[in-house]
Amino acid sequence: MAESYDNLSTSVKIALVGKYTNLSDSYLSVVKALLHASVACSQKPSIQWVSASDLEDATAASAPDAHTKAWETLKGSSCILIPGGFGDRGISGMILAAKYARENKVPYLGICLGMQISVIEMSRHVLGLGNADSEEFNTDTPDCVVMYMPEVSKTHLGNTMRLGCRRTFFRKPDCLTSKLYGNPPHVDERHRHRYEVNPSFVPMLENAGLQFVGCDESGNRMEIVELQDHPFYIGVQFHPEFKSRPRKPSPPFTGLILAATERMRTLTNVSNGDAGASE
Ligand SMILES: NC(=O)CC[C@H](N)C(=O)O
Repeated sequence: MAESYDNLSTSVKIALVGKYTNLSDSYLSVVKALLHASVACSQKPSIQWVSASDLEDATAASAPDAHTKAWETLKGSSCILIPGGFGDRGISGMILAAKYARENKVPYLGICLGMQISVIEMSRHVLGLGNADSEEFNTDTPDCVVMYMPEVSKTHLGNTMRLGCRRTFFRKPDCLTSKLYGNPPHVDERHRHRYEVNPSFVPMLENAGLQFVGCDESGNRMEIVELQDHPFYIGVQFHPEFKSRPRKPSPPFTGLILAATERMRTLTNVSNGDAGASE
């Protein structure tokens, strides 16, 4: 593994948009999963840390240099990843990053909180529900698109988190995520969250192009989203990074890196082509 890593000559820029960007340890499993997937795609991962709050409009006024730098870093990356997280700091910045990925067709992977961010972003900017939010950040919102759906654990006494390995069934068997996993009827991945997509908003969001392609056995908990008419835009409620291994990269991560590499190639070809045409 170390040998093949040293032989890699190209790198892929991945914008990691989070709250704890000074603490790469917080995202250790995500960083490792990006390494496994990148090496499998013959790339070195070049992680671009973006502090979500630096993307926010308020930062443009209070710290303009940090705001400019954060947007330059985001725009200069070949893909965007929003990992898991808790609490409301940086949420507006994450929503802006997800909007940027959606509108500019930049490959996007949202993990746990990152999937919830996609749902809030689409609800606000495509469905026009300006106050759409997660109950975690706003308990009074009329458009509670991500709701408290605790699970009383039998194994973790007194815990209300949905924890551990859970089964997700593909609702749309021909979806991209199912293909990435090798077309199984279901996948088992690890969970760590309390909130989930509010099922009553699913039909509206699906009409707007956000497909809920995976759910739990009850059909109430939405576990995977995919945006239509986008080269790669996936959100997962579980944490695929925990099952990634050096020679067995996690399928959603591999998909992200493949899509980012493809984007890099297309952008390079386009700019070479333009240069040739103007000569
Ligand atoms: N691990 C996570 O990203 C958790 C997301 C969110 N805070 C929840 O509890 O549902």
